[in-house]
Formats: sequence, structure tokens, C-alpha cells
Amino acid sequence: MLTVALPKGSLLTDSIRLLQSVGLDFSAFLDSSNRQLQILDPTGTARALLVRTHDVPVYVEYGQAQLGVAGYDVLREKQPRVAQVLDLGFGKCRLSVAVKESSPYRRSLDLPAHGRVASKFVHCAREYFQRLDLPVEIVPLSGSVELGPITGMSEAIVDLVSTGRTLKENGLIEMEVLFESSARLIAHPISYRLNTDGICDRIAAIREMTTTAV
Ligand SMILES: Nc1ncnc2c1ncn2[C@@H]1O[C@H](COP(=O)(O)OP(=O)(O)OP(=O)(O)O)[C@@H](O)[C@H]1O
Ligand SMILES: O=P(O)(O)OC[C@H]1O[C@H](OP(=O)(O)OP(=O)(O)O)[C@H](O)[C@@H]1O
Repeated sequence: MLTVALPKGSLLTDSIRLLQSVGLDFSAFLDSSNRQLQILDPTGTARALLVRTHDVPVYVEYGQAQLGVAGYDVLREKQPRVAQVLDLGFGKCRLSVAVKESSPYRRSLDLPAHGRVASKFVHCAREYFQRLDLPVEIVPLSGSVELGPITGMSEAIVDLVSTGRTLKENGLIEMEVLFESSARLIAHPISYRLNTDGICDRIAAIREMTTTAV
């Protein structure tokens, strides 16, 4: 049976709407009283798993789900062995370096050598600063990363920015963009190649919806 891994959090509603448009109804996950972590589509032909956003590629890589929805940022960070099959066009944001407005830094290269940068995206941040040849310490956090510079724990952060409101309301400014991100449809590579459970037809239908929706 086709299994889709869906991310809890900000990508869930758009993911469910998109799957609904191709005949897969997992809207039960939008019911706040629901506590089930796996549900069947009412037609009984497909199943969805509700997982943490960073775990979606894990379920797809290990083949427990043939399809999944994950942010490009998460894919860059985790480098899973999955096929990236479609840009879904929602969940648009960017991974950026930011500092306190009141700080003297206006570009990453101004940051002090051996300074600290807090991030949930440790691998991306490390790679970025290595490319700049700037030796900084990456401090791993799991959320509310903006508090790094506010509390004085770090000089800068590497975090997702969408509207820029969170940065503004916390007295931070964006200095540089590492990359732009949006939600991607990912597939288990072998299932994709072998068209297991007819996933290629599902992908074609989703592609049709994402291109007509724009
Ligand atoms: N402010 C935003 N605007 C648009 N898309 C965003 C925004 N923040 C995150 N995203 C996208 O949505 C994905 C999921 O983000 P979300 O905030 O729901 O989960 P998370 O906080 O990263 O994960 P978790 O809650 O499991 O730790 C991100 O990986 C990114 O692709
Ligand atoms: O530019 P904005 O539109 O304000 O969005 C950016 C915020 O969204 C994400 O936070 P999230 O809600 O995922 O919380 P978290 O940082 O605690 O994970 C991100 O980490 C920023 O904090």
C-alpha cells in the first residue's frame, strides 16, 4: 500500500490540501482532537504517517514511506538518500545569517574568528562558514534560535526567515542568504525507479496540480 510521510507543523495543511486535490484524503490529521499517528485514506488505498518534519526523509530513506513532504532546508541539512521529485511551491523561506541590529557586523566575514553562531542547521552553517574560511563555533539549538544573540550566547544565527517578522520583533537583521527553500515531494529511490504501488502515477497527478496551481 502507498504510504506517505507527512510533516507535523507549518507544512501540514498545504501538504494535506495538495494530496486531497489528487484524491488522497488525510484531512483527519488536521483535526486537533486526533491523536493517531497513522491513518488510512477513506478509500483504503493509501496510508499516511504523521512525523516530525526532520524525520520525514528518514521514513522515506528507510522505505517505510514511498513518498514524503519535506522542506528543501531539511534535505540540505540531512542529505538523505531520497529522490527529490517535485518542488511543491509552498513553505517558501530562506536560510540566512542574522545578527543583532546593534552589532557592528554587517557581513559574515566581519564576524570575529572563533565567534559563535547558533543554529538548528548545524551542517549547513558549518559548511557555509568553512567555505568562507572563517573559523566559528556552531552552537546547536533546537528552536527559538533568535535568543542566541539576544542572550549573548552567540554573535550570529543561521536560521529560516520567511516574512522577516521574527527577526524584526527580536531586534535582529538578516545579513546573508545561504539558500532559498520550499517544500519538496521526496520519494524512496527504488520505489520510484520500480514504480512500486503506482507511485509514478501519483507523482504525475501531483505534478499536474502543482503546475496548474501556480
Ligand atoms: N516561517 C516560515 N515560513 C514558511 N516556511 C517555513 C517557515 N518556517 C519553516 N518553514 C518550512 O517549514 C518546514 C517545517 O517547519 P516547522 O516550523 O513546522 O517545523 P520545525 O520547527 O522545523 O520542526 P519541529 O517542530 O519538528 O522541530 C521547515 O523545514 C521549512 O521548510
Ligand atoms: O520570518 P518569519 O515569517 O517570522 O519566520 C521565521 C521563523 O519561523 C521559523 O520558526 P518556527 O516557527 O519553526 O519556530 P522555531 O524556530 O522555534 O523552530 C524560523 O525558525 C523563524 O523563527
